Amino acid sequence: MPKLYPADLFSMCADLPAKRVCARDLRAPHGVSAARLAESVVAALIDEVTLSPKPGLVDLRGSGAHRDLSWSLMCTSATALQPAFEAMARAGLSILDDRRLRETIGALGREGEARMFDATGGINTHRGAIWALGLLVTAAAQDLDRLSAADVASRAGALARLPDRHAPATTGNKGEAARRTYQVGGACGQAQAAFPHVIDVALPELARSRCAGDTETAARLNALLAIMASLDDTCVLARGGRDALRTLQHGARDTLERGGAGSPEGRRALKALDRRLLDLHVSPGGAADLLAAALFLDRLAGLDAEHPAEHPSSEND
Ligand SMILES: CC(C)(COP(=O)(O)OP(=O)(O)OC[C@H]1O[C@@H](n2cnc3c(N)ncnc32)[C@H](O[C@H]2O[C@H](COP(=O)(O)OP(=O)(O)OP(=O)(O)O)[C@@H](O)[C@H]2O)[C@@H]1O)[C@@H](O)C(=O)NCCC(=O)NCCS
Ligand SMILES: Nc1ncnc2[nH]cnc12
Repeated sequence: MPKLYPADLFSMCADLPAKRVCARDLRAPHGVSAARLAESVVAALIDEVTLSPKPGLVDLRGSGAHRDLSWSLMCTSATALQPAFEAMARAGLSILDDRRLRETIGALGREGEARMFDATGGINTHRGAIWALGLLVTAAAQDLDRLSAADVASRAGALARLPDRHAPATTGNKGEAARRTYQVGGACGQAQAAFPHVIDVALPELARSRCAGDTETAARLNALLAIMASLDDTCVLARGGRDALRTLQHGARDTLERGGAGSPEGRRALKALDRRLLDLHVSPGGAADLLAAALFLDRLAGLDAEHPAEHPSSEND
């Protein structure tokens, strides 16, 4: 594929069926545009990296188990990805044929990765996030009348299961090698199963923790710990193998059992887990991406409530 530049991300969608674009634009009462969806994705990515203290991960305190990442680099990367997410949302609003949509967002996702590397000087900040949130923002745009987390994740899962004729047969990435070595589903499996760690794990824990009166920070940390407690995170497997993954999962479960981030004992366990991950030099980047996905879907529920559909059945496209 020829090299593309940001403006091309938009023009790739220029040949989309005009009727569909108009029909979606008529839904202005929603106030939910492609730009608004992409802004919500970027906000979720910034919320994720800013959340502190996260075990092993980049946060406001520092670089976690990374030498080349920082909070400001992650924010630069998230902001640079806004046009890519907006182009994916435009594609979701406009392309009726699901196979064509899958291939279009595949190209936009690969182009988004290239933009990420341009913005970060070649450092991998958000590859997994482009994948997960790219699918979710597209799926959200596909049906603005059904923006519940479960509906959006289900549409994203269906897209992830479709073939993309232009995807390289092999990525050569560490996650791919870890999937083969350890026989786990990784980022692809998570998406194809419609994001179970977001829908059945993170969002219920976020709601439970908020209801229990935890602060928003503690509720988000607990949602992250809940993901870590059972995810086969290929970032952890690639750097530290099965033993490191067991340490992470056990430590996250133990922290939640001790009351989670909202309790003094839980906070002590969280600190101990952070120290263990730093000693092992492992970083649960996959869990961080899925927390960002949960925070995006949580924001979407807010957008939906702010702008309820006024003419839900008047569309006939
Ligand atoms: C399908 C793709 C995701 C490609 O996947 P692939 O198999 O090639 O593997 P990776 O790219 O290595 O892994 C995918 C990233 O997904 C995150 N992740 C890991 N485990 C899971 C999981 N169980 N569930 C969900 N997500 C998971 C993770 O991303 C985060 O970590 C990255 C930092 O990783 P790290 O290893 O620390 O850093 P590196 O620099 O790579 O190594 P070090 O030297 O420092 O150790 C960071 O990016 C986080 O986001 C995994 O890295 C997908 O990319 C693809 O096919 N794309 C094509 C385009 C497309 O079709 N798009 C569709 C619409 S967007
Ligand atoms: N906060 C974070 N730290 C390290 N890797 C990440 N990948 C996505 N978010 C991350």
